Amino acid sequence: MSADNKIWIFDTTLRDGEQALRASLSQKQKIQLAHAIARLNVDVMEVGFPVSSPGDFDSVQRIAREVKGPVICGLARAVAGDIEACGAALKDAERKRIHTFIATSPLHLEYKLRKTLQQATEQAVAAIRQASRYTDDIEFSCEDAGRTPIDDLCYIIERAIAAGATTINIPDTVGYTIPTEFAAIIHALKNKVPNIDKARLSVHCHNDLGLAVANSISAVQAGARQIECTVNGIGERAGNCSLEEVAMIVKTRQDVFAPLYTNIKTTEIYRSSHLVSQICNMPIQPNKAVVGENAFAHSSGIHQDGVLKAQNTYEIMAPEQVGIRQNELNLTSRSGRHVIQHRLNDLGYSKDDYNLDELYQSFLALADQKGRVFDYDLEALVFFQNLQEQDEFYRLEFLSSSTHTGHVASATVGLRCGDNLLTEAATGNGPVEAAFQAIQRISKLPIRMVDFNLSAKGSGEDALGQVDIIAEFEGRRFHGAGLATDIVRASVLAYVHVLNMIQRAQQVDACKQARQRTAGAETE
Ligand SMILES: CC(=O)SCCNC(=O)CCNC(=O)[C@H](O)C(C)(C)COP(=O)(O)OP(=O)(O)OC[C@H]1O[C@@H](n2cnc3c(N)ncnc32)[C@H](O)[C@@H]1OP(=O)(O)O
Ligand SMILES: CC(C)C(=O)C(=O)O
Repeated sequence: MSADNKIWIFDTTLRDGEQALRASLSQKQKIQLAHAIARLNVDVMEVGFPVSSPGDFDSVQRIAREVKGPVICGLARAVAGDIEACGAALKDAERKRIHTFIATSPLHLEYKLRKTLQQATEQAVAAIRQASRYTDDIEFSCEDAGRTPIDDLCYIIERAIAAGATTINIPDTVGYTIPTEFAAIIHALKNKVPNIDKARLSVHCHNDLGLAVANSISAVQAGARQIECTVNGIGERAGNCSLEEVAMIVKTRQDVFAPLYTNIKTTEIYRSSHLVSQICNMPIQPNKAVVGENAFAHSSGIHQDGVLKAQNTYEIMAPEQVGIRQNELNLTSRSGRHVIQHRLNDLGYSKDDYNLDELYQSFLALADQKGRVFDYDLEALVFFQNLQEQDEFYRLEFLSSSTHTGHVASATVGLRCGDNLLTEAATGNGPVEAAFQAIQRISKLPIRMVDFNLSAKGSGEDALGQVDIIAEFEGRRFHGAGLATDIVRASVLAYVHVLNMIQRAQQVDACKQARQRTAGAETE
């Protein structure tokens, strides 16, 4: 593949991405993320702004020493001290880049820098010359290029290249431009700057109007050959261009982009995305392209039927390409008969085990009631047909909990189990833990809590708390949900829901065993 056709991927998760966080990342977290980003096979990693704090200097220095593969880059203002710090922090990198920048838009020049374009240009040229003492890989950015007149951009870029810049980056710093405008800037620079071919043209787009990816892609079509981006698109304000989206656009639409390509190892996308989300404490929106929880989940019957017949009817990329094991076919009241039959087939049931039309009616009733229907619900429907949520074995009769600052919390729970009322009390670090301990004593089941998620439904003081828990019992996972104004009660309801699901699964198991015994007796 020709070098001219390669789109360089410049990851700035650890620099611009980190600017999104309320608290900056610890050195250990930065190093962990740096290794994950290197596994994506990015070409360049911008890993910090060394002059900004001793901690950031140390992180850049450690990453420069430890992380092999990509070019390691540090950011510096066009200021001598910044360049010196950057050069020192990157000293031990196998391959290093100094990225220096200065704002060029009239607004930034007048109010922020209080300089003329000529003065800013002289400062940039001096910074680039200074950087060349440390490396010959120097990137120069015209901050707020998206709002800079094209002739001003040409003026400073020509001089930056003459001073030794090998990459020229065009940032749409405030996410202001639209794709046609941004592509026109790249075209104009290629036509008007006489020495432009001596440098690689790069773009750095922000997402204030949701156009960061679209602008970056348009720029590539107009001749840019480096995209600056971050994992999950995190970054200052509304974030940056998302790495996983551009990588998958270029890969999926080779009919448009070939011979252009990126070197991203796309099968690492899901893992790195989830690591970034976890470490940065920034949940991924479920409908986020490529990596969101719903990106490969189909919930409606027509789509599910299509995907079962030919996956590409509703999937333009395969989940395995981005490191997701398989797609998901969620069972909801929008599902149809095909997916239910398919699911039951996977669970080991043959068509003779149930009447599809009857089962489908009871499935719809249940799905309307509870939203998502899980495998154990479906199996229970096969055996008990008219399964009602209110057929609860366990029912919460009463709950009282108390907590005092500095003391352990306590809770008393009463559960109605058939005709019996069972009561237990327990203590815990908080009222939820205390209540869960009490329920555990009642059920006597070795249940392991895998996930606990609390969200608010509605707003203001009367918002409802919804608790969703995933619990494991005898190697199977069960989902329980509880909704109440009081979050301790919502948690307890979710736990009781899990107990009822386990109870139902045990009934299904008993039915299955009885069926197997009968089948065995018939063949003897
Ligand atoms: C668009 C971007 O994302 S750029 C990167 C943004 N990231 C950051 O700002 C994080 C790291 N920043 C920092 O740690 C600090 O801001 C520092 C260490 C760089 C500077 O801190 P301070 O010296 O206290 O200055 P402060 O941040 O308040 O103001 C910025 C100064 O840099 C100047 N400046 C801003 N950009 C540049 C530039 N590219 N080149 C030269 N000077 C610049 C400003 O005009 C201002 O100078 P002034 O003090 O003469 O008015
Ligand atoms: C330093 C530059 C590239 C930047 O982050 C921006 O302009 O958004």
